[in-house]
Amino acid sequence: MTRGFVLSFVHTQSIPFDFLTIMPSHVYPIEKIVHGGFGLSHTEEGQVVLLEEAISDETVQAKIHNTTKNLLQGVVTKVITPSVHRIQAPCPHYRKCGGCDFQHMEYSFQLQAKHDIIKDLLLRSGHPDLRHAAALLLKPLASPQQINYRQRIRLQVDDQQIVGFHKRRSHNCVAIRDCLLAEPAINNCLEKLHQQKSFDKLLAQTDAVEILLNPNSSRISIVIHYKRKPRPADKLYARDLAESLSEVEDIFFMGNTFAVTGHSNLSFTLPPIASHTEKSLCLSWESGGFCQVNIEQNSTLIQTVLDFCQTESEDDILDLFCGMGNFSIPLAEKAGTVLGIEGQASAIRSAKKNSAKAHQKNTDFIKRPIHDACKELVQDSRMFDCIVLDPPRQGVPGLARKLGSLCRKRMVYISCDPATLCRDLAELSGQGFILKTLQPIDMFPQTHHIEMIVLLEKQNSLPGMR
Ligand SMILES: C[S@@+](CC[C@H](N)C(=O)[O-])C[C@H]1O[C@@H](n2cnc3c(N)ncnc32)[C@H](O)[C@@H]1O
Repeated sequence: MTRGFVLSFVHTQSIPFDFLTIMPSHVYPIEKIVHGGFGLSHTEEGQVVLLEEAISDETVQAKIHNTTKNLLQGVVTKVITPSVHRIQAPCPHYRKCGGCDFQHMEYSFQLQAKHDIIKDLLLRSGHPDLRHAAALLLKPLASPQQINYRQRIRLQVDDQQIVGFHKRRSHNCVAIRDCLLAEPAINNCLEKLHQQKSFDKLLAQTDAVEILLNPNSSRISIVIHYKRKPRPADKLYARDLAESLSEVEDIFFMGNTFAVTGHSNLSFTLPPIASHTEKSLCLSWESGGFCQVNIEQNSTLIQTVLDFCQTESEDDILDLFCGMGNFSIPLAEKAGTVLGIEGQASAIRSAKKNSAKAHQKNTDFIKRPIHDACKELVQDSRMFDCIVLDPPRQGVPGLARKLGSLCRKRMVYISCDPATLCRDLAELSGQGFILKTLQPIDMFPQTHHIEMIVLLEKQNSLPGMR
């Protein structure tokens, strides 16, 4: 399809009469879906066009909301030639709400799109080892649940005291009482919260409300992110809420200007992983701490990480960004030793408890910023057979050299941002790591977000040689 103009009728209310009858609208042929979930097109002048809600091979019209010299950004307003993979988005908040930007694609195509986005990043990286790795990219592992999979949601409260998710490119919220991605018990609780006067009373000082479902007890914890330290009256409203809603276990306040007012422990049970242990493991964490949101798919994540680690009974393992021990505890069932490092105190508390509950004697958990910890481990000439690395979105810029010194056999890198992952993989390949397998795993259906598990093997001869 050539690029050009078509004629389309427009709404009469908002357009001056001279423009009324017919107005030219640009048609964008979508070449592919790229990082961030955008449909890519080009103008005749060669500018890049990134469009929300577009699918590869479609032709669309769009509203452009941001223009720079080389880039136009916008959103589809009309699909001229729809993709066969386009479906009616299931959520009534689609388009208004800033989340769930892949809802208009059938699920199998969402997985294909995620695969293609990563492949595109690898091929365009300009790094020979990453281009080579595009051939090693596996198909994404589908999530068992495609909706209602989130064990927690965090709703924002805007200046108008609307409770919901941010609208696209806005700090205002679209009101949400039923989120497509949340577990049904969370949506039930949210609906009931809105019926409580005490909830209204708290909203004026509230920035955000987190609703967490405890997978093992099926009870709910609520964390209220408060603008100021809660006063006795605020605590009374919270207590009233907790007493009115039978499913609510606890309500806490959290804020930038004061310490958390309490916490509850949430937990899930990980079924036995045959290659590592015959026993189920119970993993707990504190409300306010990190846990993967898609608990069912987390089991597949853990299984894949364990498979990639290829642990032997004498192996020393370093788990960086270990959280509450999501990987450390199952790994310690088979490894010689596991050292977990993490920056959040509550996560380290939980990891220690989880290990003790599993009667493990071969673990150690340290609260420390990762870059500082790695520097100290290198100074102490420590080495590990396997390193597990699960950083936040920013990845680990500047850490490759230290990781090269610390690693003896292999590294398993779990990433939630394929762009920072590619940057880090390029650095790691200069430190003697060879890319072996790249496994996408879908932790976030209906969104463009991608989780990747990458196996790298350490070549102990000349760094950078394949
Ligand atoms: C993506 S989570 C992974 C947690 C864990 N591996 C899991 O699967 O549950 C990243 C973790 O890194 C921790 N973190 C973030 N930045 C850090 C830093 N600079 N130093 C140490 N820990 C950090 C966060 O507290 C969080 O627990």
